[in-house]
Amino acid sequence: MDWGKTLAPYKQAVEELKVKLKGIRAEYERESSNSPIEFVTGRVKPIPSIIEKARERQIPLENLDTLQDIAGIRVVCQFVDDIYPIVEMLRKRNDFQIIEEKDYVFHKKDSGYRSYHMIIEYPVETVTGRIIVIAEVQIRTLAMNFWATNEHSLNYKYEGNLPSEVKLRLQKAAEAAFKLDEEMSKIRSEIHEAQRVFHRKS
Ligand SMILES: Nc1nc2c(ncn2[C@@H]2O[C@H](COP(=O)(O)OP(=O)(O)OP(=O)(O)O)[C@@H](O)[C@H]2O)c(=O)[nH]1
Ligand SMILES: Nc1ncnc2c1ncn2[C@@H]1O[C@H](COP(=O)(O)OP(=O)(O)OP(=O)(O)O)[C@@H](O)[C@H]1O
Repeated sequence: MDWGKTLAPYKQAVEELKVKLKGIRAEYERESSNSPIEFVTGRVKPIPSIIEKARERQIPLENLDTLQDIAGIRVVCQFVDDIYPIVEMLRKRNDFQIIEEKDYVFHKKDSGYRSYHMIIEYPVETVTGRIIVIAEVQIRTLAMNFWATNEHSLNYKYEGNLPSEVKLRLQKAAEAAFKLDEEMSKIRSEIHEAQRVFHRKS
């Protein structure tokens, strides 16, 4: 298997999407208005993780294009109220096609996980023509990201079999992250005002 060749279009898609979404943040900054986007990250799924997922789902390595998260983009925002405007903005774009949306913000997962997911078909131009790459866009708040990052590390450590005590603590932490998001939403306009003043001064 030539991983370099197989993953090249995914890498291209991740790089292009990162530039485009970071550009939106820069646009807000230039206008000195509050950006709904705090930061953007992206990654091509690590090869061992691709192999493991394909094995679990009994997907032959020739059919990797059925995995939806090989190309992954993450848009992190300050407030829950920023998530849906970002979703709306992405729906209006015509440089990709949205094929699925999953609202784990409104319907959190049993683990406590919250995020808004979009699965998109993104066209990548190559020397031999256009390739449609499937990519996953996760949109979440800083608090949701903090929780998910830590939960992901623990899942990795315990190989997916979290001890019940750890699971319980994570559920409590998810509840606390939810409350933090709620509290921050209540003082959102004050925080925005403070950030605008800070932006003007700097
Ligand atoms: N940390 C964390 N991340 C999650 C959790 N659930 C989903 N995710 C993230 O969201 C991605 C897609 O999850 P789902 O929307 O559930 O997709 P799926 O194909 O049904 O399930 P996966 O096998 O997890 O990809 C995962 O690959 C993770 O990056 C969770 O409970 N904890
Ligand atoms: N859409 C995404 N955008 C940016 N980073 C991501 C995205 N999805 C996962 N990551 C990050 O990529 C790294 C590798 O994650 P990996 O794909 O192995 O795990 P996972 O997303 O939980 O997948 P799986 O569904 O296979 O368990 C982790 O740090 C994870 O947080």
